[in-house]
Amino acid sequence: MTAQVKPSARVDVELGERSYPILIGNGLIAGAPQFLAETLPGTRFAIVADEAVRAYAEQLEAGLAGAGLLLGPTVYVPSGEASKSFASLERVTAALLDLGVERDHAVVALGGGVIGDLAGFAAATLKRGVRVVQVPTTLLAQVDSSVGGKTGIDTQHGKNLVGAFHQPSLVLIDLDTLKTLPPREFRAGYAEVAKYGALGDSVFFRWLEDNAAAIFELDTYPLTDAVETSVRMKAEIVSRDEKEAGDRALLNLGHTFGHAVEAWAGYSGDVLHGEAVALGMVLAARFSEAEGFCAHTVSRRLEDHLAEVGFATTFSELRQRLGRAPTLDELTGFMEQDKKVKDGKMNLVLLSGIGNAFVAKDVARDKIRAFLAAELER
Ligand SMILES: NC(=O)c1ccc[n+]([C@@H]2O[C@H](COP(=O)([O-])OP(=O)(O)OC[C@H]3O[C@@H](n4cnc5c(N)ncnc54)[C@H](O)[C@@H]3O)[C@@H](O)[C@H]2O)c1
Ligand SMILES: O=C(O)C(=O)C[C@@H](O)[C@H](O)[C@H](O)COP(=O)(O)O
Ligand SMILES: [Zn+2]
Repeated sequence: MTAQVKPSARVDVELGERSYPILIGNGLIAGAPQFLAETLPGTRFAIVADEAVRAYAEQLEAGLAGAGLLLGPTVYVPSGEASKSFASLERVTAALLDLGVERDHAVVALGGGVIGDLAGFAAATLKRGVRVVQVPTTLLAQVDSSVGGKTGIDTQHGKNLVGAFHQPSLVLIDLDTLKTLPPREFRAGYAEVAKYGALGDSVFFRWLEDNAAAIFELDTYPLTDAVETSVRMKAEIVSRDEKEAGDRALLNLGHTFGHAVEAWAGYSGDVLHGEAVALGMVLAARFSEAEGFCAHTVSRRLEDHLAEVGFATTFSELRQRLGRAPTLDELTGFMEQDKKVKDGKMNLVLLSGIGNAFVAKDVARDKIRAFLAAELER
């Protein structure tokens, strides 16, 4: 018998026959058997989980087993970005095949963005596609990676270079899981929350400036609100532009610079995705200012807010924290692999104001190099 649990909010991603609900609330893992059975009736589930969330995995496993919905023991994946690799994909795929996954079964991805991206990609390719349910347990995964269907792994050439669009059938956001998340990881997730304000909602950004301290304290009201507002914005953008033909690229604010920093750092945990995105957003804002697209007050405000919550916002701070920093050629080399490069032209998400991002097409490489050279000296 599973507990009756009610979500406090529901957001829908509208994609025709691939539409799905995102349920947000406290204690939702306890209600997972009910939500899964309602969303995918008659299906059985295989769990892929981060080793660090074993307690939640055991709870989920027991609930699904009790309801007769479990395929077999949880497939555990080592924590950290290094697991978004071909080797992990092979291991997870083999383990799912060992469990006897069939086309009509579904994979449950339980963990942060690493597990969501990896297990989501395994599901996308296994038997040419089985369904996936995302149960995100980091702030980053709750506000961003569990929604929208981008799945994939990293390669030596750069971030997320092998993957597929594979929308989940359900996203189950249990805010209680954030209680065990290390503070550094919580902050990394906050970068993507701030991103939504910066790219498309100045009122939300202002609210974040006023409420960040309470959000970091896991105060129920502002935390729930921050997650719900973020998810609503992402769901709305994805519903409009599932495969990034247009507006979805705005969700990449800070990522062209950020992914380059992350790839340079080598997926070792020295620079977390959110930390790289925070620095990347400041660089995008400062480049926007240098190019005359926005006033100094815009980049200053973004930098001040991200610095206030503890992010490194300059390469010199990165150098101080890590004892090393990328070279200009390393950064620009990784930037060439960005998926927004089209016909060899570099496209960047820039800001004309807080809450106003746009895609700048065919940005001259010499301008980017000159800007980054100065930033590396700053
Ligand atoms: N698909 C997308 O749209 C999308 C969007 C944003 C980011 N991403 C990807 O997401 C990844 C980053 O995700 P992340 O920040 O969640 O990192 P992550 O998955 O590595 O999780 C962060 C850390 O927290 C631990 N952890 C997870 N949940 C926990 C919990 N509840 N309690 C205690 N520890 C917990 C993990 O073991 C890990 O050490 C990157 O690979 C990034 O590229 C994808
Ligand atoms: O969902 C999206 O679209 C995003 O760009 C969200 C990003 O936060 C996320 O990091 C995404 O994985 C980046 O995708 P990529 O296509 O630049 O690899
Ligand atoms: Zn991101």
